[in-house]
Amino acid sequence: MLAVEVVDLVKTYGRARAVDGLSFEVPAGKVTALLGPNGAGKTTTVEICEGFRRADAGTARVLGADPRDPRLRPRVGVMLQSGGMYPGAKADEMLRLVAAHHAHPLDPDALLARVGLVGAPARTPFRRLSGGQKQLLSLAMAVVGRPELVFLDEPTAGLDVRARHDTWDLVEQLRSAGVTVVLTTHAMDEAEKLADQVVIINRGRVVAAGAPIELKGGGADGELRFRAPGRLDLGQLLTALPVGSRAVERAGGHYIVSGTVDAAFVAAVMAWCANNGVPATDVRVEQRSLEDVFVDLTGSELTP
Ligand SMILES: Nc1ncnc2c1ncn2[C@@H]1O[C@H](COP(=O)(O)OP(=O)(O)OP(=O)(O)O)[C@@H](O)[C@H]1O
Repeated sequence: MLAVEVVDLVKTYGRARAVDGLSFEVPAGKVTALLGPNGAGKTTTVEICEGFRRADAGTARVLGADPRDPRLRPRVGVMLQSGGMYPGAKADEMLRLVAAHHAHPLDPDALLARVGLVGAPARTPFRRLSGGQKQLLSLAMAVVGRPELVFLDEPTAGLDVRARHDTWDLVEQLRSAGVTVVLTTHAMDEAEKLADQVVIINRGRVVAAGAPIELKGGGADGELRFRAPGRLDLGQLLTALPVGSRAVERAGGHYIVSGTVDAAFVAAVMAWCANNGVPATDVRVEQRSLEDVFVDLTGSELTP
């Protein structure tokens, strides 16, 4: 079951192609992260899926319907990067107002407490809330109607550590309740922690998609590095390691052995060195991160 299906989407602003033939699928009941640097086209894509913008070409289907179909409104929750608020309304009034438009809303007070907007912030006019508090209120407004699908545009940008973790907890709870979540982020740890599926976007195109573990190369997600004098027989080393392992020598006697780097892998490399009289030094293990994947795919850093 697909909650969102985007095929060959194109959106041009003047001469710039913000979205340039972008396709991806969002499975129902899962958390999908659209990950990419500033200006990659994430917000534009999400706003087309939310029905706020029209694509120049390609299609987006949301819960089987056109994103502009008004019947989707009660079924889809939207957290915008900004806007959509009455500046003078208090946080709790805003949330109650949105809740009143839904048949079976969550309890607004309990939800405010869950996102940490209790006491004075709940009674503060929207325009006087801090940036982080505004975001937490937007998040609450996106989920108060018990939607089937939620779009969260950079839900944790600018939040402090506590609010960030509260937001992550809320996303986990949504997933447990069977809600489909699509979020945009340029935070690697966020995508890695929350997402069942990550869609990496760069310059308006999908450059890779899959579960974080798949993107990082399945099980082969680590490197063991060490230094040793002389030229080692790496072919012989590989015979001591699981099939699929790789080993390279870099200048200055640096060796990189990659594969499923678990305790047995490290033990096998060290045992081979000991048995062959190789005095390995500077031994360290590094896990391949989503950032490594991104740099490999695009040749540029994800963090601006
Ligand atoms: N209304 C607009 N008019 C002109 N250009 C726009 C408009 N909206 C977005 N763009 C441009 O389209 C490109 C993609 O923007 P978009 O906001 O979709 O990226 P993003 O991946 O969400 O970035 P960020 O992480 O910074 O929010 C950017 O170069 C942006 O400047």
